[in-house]
Amino acid sequence: MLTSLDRVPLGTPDDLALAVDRLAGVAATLARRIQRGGLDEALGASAGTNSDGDAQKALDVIADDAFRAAMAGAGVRFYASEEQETVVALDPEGTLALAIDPLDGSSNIDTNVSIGTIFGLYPAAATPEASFLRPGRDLRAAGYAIFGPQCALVVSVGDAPVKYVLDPDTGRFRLLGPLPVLPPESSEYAINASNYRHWEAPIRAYIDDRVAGAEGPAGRNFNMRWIASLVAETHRILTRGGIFLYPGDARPGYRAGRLRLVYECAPIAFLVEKAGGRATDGVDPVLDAIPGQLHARIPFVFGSANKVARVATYHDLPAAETSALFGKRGLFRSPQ
Ligand SMILES: O=P(O)(O)OC[C@H]1O[C@](O)(COP(=O)(O)O)[C@@H](O)[C@@H]1O
Ligand SMILES: [Mg+2]
Ligand SMILES: [Mg+2]
Repeated sequence: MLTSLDRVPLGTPDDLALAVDRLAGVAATLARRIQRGGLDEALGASAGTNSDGDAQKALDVIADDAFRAAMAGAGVRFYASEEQETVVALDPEGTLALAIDPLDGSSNIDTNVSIGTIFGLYPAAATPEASFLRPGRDLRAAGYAIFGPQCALVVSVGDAPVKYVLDPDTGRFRLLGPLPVLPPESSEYAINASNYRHWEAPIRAYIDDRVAGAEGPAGRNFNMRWIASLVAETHRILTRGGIFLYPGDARPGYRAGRLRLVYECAPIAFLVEKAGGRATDGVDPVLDAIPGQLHARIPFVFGSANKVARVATYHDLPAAETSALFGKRGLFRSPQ
């Protein structure tokens, strides 16, 4: 019986329905706690560092504890969290392996900007390694909760992602229906441009051409967004199109970018592909990447299909074309 969702998409297998309903229950509880942020507790207070060396906030730890506790008895055999060094074994009979970023966008907790939770559900294999160190194409379901002006839940159990909104009066999520198909084109891009000097030539050239707008090879103007919450950027892109880039760069520790393959990129890539978009590491599909370890990172480019494909073409350009010394209007750079 569902307790936190009003219904699940037709044909959803029972084990997925139970797990997603439990995840939704925790999201509803967190949403209430976040709405009271600052009244009872300091959710953005520093809480040390996780095993990967990332600074943890109080809410990172609260969310991780809540999801781990709730997934016991929900058919989940293995729990792999951004906040845990190793995989936690839960129900030995469970059919699912849950990968989760319990709280995404933690730098925004105190600024009252949207934050979220990202999750992916794999079929459980015999070992944690076999359950998680595999391509994202093996996912049976993925989704995110976004704690914004509304609390929404977006989930795909293999079909087009559907959107729920939390009804604050009942404390349950109501299914609103499938998200629109992601438009293949868009004029909006999202990247942390303060890292420009650290990027490799193809990403610099791509962004140079967006910034040049109507005076550059694209021949038209673009708009830029950067929220610093992957969930919020994803929700905007799934709602109206656009492209997101977190490439690898030359800073120490950022060779493969910042975002984690297992907890962040694979689930988002799954949703984006199911919505008709594309998700790559700049060139190759993220869903084909096999993580070398649980906390592996990967450069991440996703969104409107044609835009993501265009980024890949910049990686094929001759070096002279992407060099900073080359003239603004390139010979080979593609229009649009
Ligand atoms: O501060 P930066 O380098 O722009 O990075 C922002 C990115 O980092 C993240 O906050 C990482 O996620 P966590 O908050 O779960 O560590 C993403 O949500 C966001 O896209
Ligand atoms: Mg995150
Ligand atoms: Mg996180």
